[in-house]
Amino acid sequence: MKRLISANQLTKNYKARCVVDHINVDIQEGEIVALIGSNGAGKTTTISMLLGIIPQDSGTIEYWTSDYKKEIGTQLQSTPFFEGYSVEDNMKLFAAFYGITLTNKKIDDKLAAFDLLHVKKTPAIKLSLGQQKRLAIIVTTLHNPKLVILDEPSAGLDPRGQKEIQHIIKRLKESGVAVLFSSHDMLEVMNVADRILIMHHGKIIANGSPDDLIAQYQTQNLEDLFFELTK
Ligand SMILES: Nc1ncnc2c1ncn2[C@@H]1O[C@H](COP(=O)(O)OP(=O)(O)OP(=O)(O)O)[C@@H](O)[C@H]1O
Repeated sequence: MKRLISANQLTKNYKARCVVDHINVDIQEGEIVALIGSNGAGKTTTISMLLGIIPQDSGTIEYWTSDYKKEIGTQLQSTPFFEGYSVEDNMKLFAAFYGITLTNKKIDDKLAAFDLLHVKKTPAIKLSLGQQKRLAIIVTTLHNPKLVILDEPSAGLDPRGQKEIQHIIKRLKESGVAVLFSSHDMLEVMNVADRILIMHHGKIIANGSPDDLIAQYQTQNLEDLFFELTK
């Protein structure tokens, strides 16, 4: 398997406070990696550094491609849809950023696959939260990225909405896309992740498949493991 990202000893300080502390992160082609940790653990800061949105203070990040910003799909905690524009027009505008022209068929196919065809003409900002999250994943995958990074993609969703996001993440993997996502939902992580990274006070304190880590630490489930390691 090809390595897409390899971050080595990545560190970020805010004033005198170290919020990401010499972490190593690697993501392989086609795998689903969950980044979990309590509020303030450093997940979003880590994601922002991997995306080149904020610079690290020390450490290195290697990417599989020199043009990684164009080849990674991103959904941060909220996606700024264009106000007053329909779902369809938002898709066209986001596609234009990537230099892609969408055919009507491609738009309809994408929307149908994400159960959004019936809201094609609705202003994007009027969609329900679950619909907006699905649309956000559509717009971030229009350019067929090899890696998608999602910051808490199911936050605030009801159980059905959460299931839909899990299903979408699995579908991305089936189509060969690697996914790095952050989450607070252990069931969701258990359902979809091949590997988890547990962050605590800026450090990665566990890295492995959920089943292997549960066996290694002899806990009942992922939630118990998380509480055990982050107490
Ligand atoms: N721009 C900033 N200036 C100062 N401190 C910051 C800044 N951004 C983040 N922090 C601090 O860095 C720490 C890590 O924040 P981060 O958002 O990465 O955590 P997180 O794990 O994503 O949390 P959550 O689960 O709540 O989203 C927090 O203590 C936060 O207050």
